[in-house]
Amino acid sequence: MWSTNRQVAAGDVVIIWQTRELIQPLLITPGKDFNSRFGHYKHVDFIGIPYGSKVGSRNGKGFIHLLRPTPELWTMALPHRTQILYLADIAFITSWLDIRRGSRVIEAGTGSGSFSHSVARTIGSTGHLYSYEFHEARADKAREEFVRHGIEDIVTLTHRNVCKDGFTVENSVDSVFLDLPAPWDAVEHAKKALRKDCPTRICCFSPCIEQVLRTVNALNDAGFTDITMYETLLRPHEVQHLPAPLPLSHIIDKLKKMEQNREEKRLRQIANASKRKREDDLKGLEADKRARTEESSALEDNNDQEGSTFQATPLASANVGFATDPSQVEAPPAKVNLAKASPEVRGHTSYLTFARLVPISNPTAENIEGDAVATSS
Ligand SMILES: C[S@@+](CC[C@H](N)C(=O)[O-])C[C@H]1O[C@@H](n2cnc3c(N)ncnc32)[C@H](O)[C@@H]1O
Repeated sequence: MWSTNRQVAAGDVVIIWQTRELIQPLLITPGKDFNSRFGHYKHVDFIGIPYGSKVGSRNGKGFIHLLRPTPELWTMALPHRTQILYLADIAFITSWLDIRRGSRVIEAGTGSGSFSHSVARTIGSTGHLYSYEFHEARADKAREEFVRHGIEDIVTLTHRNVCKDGFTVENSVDSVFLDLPAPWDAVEHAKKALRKDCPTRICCFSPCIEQVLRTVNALNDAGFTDITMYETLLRPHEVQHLPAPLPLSHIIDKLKKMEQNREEKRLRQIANASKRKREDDLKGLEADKRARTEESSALEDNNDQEGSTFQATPLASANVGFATDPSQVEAPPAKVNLAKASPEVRGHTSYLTFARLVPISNPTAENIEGDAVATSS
């Protein structure tokens, strides 16, 4: 499937990544040019360059990346001829249908081949994908791409109307995927194509709930069980590089420090007030003393005055209980990566209706008439 070379070669299909929104495939053809708003390039310039490289334009207007195709990149880059399946749905369907290496799978219709490429990679050369498309030009284009991408031995593409004419295989596939406007018309045909020696699975992809209901009825009528519907929605997470939130020890330490500063300030104010008061008192006493000395006789003893001198209490050095030891506090990381979920949920493409077909062991006359409940294997 696709090139496995390490370097780009003539004839390779390369994915040209310009921006997240501008990704396109390019068939490397010497003699041709590639022009975009990110500059001017010649295909020959790409030959021999390792896949994954960033390449500058000839006219210095920008750069592009040359990527080796994968089914995921192909889904992002392919030319749309129809609506296509995207990665979230493809992954979910592949998982629920239990598609794996060696699986034999039916898909209808082929459309733009988005699902086909993923399935081809999953099942590998030991599996097989039977793909059906009733629009002839689309079928031809998809077939051409399957050959160019080297999956023509894994995928058989048939041009036909599966609702009318059914599938080309019987009792042989492990799973069926229907992406059609009227899947209910293909349910009986799908049942014929599924193998009967083990439980098998089906998925129908429909954009509206009325179509889901018709499909569910058809699946019930055909004897499918475990009918379940899912919708795949995307909730993007944006990763931001933000300052790390402080650990709790830092917050506690900061609060203690603030409390300590407040207390020290309060004590300083008290001490200053006391000092001012003491100075004022002393000044008053001095004045008193001088006055009395002047007024009274020289015999008067002033011992009493000295004994009543105000004794200020030194308060400034009072100890408050919040000691801070910086060595005990772990240093916070400067920045962390945080994922922020977008409140908007995007991605409704369709509803996925799944069901199982469980083989009937010991068929009875009742079973053959289609009324019996299938037994689990
Ligand atoms: C939405 S597209 C499929 C897209 C495809 N799953 C992908 O991922 O690219 C549906 C395709 O089914 C085809 N189609 C519709 N009715 C069909 C039928 N009865 N038999 C075969 N193909 C049919 C249409 O022509 C169209 O190309």
